[in-house]
Amino acid sequence: MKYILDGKAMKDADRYTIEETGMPSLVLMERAALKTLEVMEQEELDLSNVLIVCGSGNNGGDGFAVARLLLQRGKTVTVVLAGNPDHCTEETKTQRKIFENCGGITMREIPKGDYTAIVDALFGIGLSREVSGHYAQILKKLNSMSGKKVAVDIPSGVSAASGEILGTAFRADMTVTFAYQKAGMVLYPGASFAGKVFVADIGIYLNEQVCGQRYVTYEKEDIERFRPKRKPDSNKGTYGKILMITGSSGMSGASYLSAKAAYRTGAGLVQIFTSEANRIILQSTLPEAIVSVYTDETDAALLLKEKLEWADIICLGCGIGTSETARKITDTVFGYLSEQPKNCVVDADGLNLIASMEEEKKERYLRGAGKCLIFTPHVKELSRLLSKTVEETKKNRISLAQQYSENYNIVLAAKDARTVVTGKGLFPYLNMSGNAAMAKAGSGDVLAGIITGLLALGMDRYEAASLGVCIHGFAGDAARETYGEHGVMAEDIIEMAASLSGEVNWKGTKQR
Ligand SMILES: NC(=O)C1=CN([C@@H]2O[C@H](COP(=O)(O)OP(=O)(O)OC[C@H]3O[C@@H](n4cnc5c(N)ncnc54)[C@H](O)[C@@H]3O)[C@@H](O)[C@H]2O)[C@@H](O)CC1
Ligand SMILES: [K+]
Repeated sequence: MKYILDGKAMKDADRYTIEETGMPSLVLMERAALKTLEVMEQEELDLSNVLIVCGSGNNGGDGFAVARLLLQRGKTVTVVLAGNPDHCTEETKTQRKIFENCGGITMREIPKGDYTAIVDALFGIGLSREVSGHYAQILKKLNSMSGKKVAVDIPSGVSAASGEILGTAFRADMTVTFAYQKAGMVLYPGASFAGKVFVADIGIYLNEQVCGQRYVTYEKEDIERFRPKRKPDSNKGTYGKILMITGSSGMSGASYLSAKAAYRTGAGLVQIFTSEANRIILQSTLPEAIVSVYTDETDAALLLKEKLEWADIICLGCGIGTSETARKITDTVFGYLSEQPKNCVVDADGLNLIASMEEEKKERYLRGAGKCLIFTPHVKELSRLLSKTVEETKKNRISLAQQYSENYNIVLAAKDARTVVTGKGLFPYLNMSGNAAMAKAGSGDVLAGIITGLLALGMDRYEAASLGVCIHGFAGDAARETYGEHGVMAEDIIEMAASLSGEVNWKGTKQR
């Protein structure tokens, strides 16, 4: 498990380390420079003729320190101070002086030439507004030059908080970032400007009461660490009775994928409640599942009540469509959960149907059932839940998801290239696994199934959603390795997720 910070939280960690623990700022800067150089050497960059562009803030100070270290190693270094020399921080002034005392020369304009490597030390986490004018010109020029591009701490022009490009940004091949990853180099589009990211420990640590935004993220090894172990004396009932209210006529695939994903994640018993049209196909493709059906003539809502009583955990929505029957089903489920809370994952049209309910009823349902719900909306579904435009939702996805969770106590997995999981009073989980090969029909059904399966293993809602998103992404990464960028199918993610979960390793042999 790791933390990811925005610029404000990182500044607070700097401040805490310097002011409260007494670690001198220049010591941190020296370590930052040494680590940057170490990574450049490790990555076998040609350092024979390096251009370093420094700003007047402490990011520029890091740049001067790297320049001096290169100089001391006998390399040719061209240093340009792009910021106003009078506005330099004390640390940057000191670093400039040391660099010049070692024989370095500080230029004010970028001299023409072919550089083997270009180091961006213009702005770091102190970037506070759009990059324009002289600075924008410099970044554009650097981007157009050949030579490997290295960003110090964060590519200049990328917002450390949101990953937005503030005007223009440095397009790095690699970024050496200090202490913690910044959200801006994880979230898009910033992530695609950062290149390969190296996190360097320079001795800055978080104060528990840190201000700003702090995210949690899981790495691959966390899957084994956090996923509950199976009890030796367990039976199928130990892992919950899952009711999956999924599929509709012509949409058996959503039922199949979500139920199979729940089983492969570890669920003991899965019952699918779906349209009569899906009975035969589901019984033949997934004989492990109990299949209960409604027909056009039966009252689906009435049948459903009995199933809801039976269930410990519910998953609603994958492939149910927005028919009148689906509407009645959704109404029944939310009505039931408001009275009798049972953990429930709501996905796809289940979300669209709750979003389209009449306000008073929706509010009553969300307030009544909020504490047992996990919603898994993509941006469009989230925009419907929030009654906002897709653009607005996309731009403020994380803060809107947080507000929604705070308001209703619902756990939200707000899906995107970087899915975020929010829960009331909790640090948001920011997911780093996954790739574009997963942008395929059925991938969301698989995620809903995995999260439901983790609930069945006894995880709480926020943990199940976070670990589920993490497993889903890593499984997608493994599937891409096997089937390539374009060839991944949703079902491959299920198989890979099962292997990831520790039952078998990548080659399919037993680990334990
Ligand atoms: N002692 C410390 O605090 C340490 C800081 N470190 C480095 O210092 C960086 C943070 O330093 P600072 O807080 O000084 O901030 P920056 O170096 O990121 O730059 C802030 C400066 O740029 C100006 N500025 C911001 N946005 C601008 C824009 N769009 N156009 C023109 N000027 C703009 C600000 O007014 C300020 O003068 C980190 O990213 C890291 O690289 C590291 O050396 C580790 C230790
Ligand atoms: K930078």
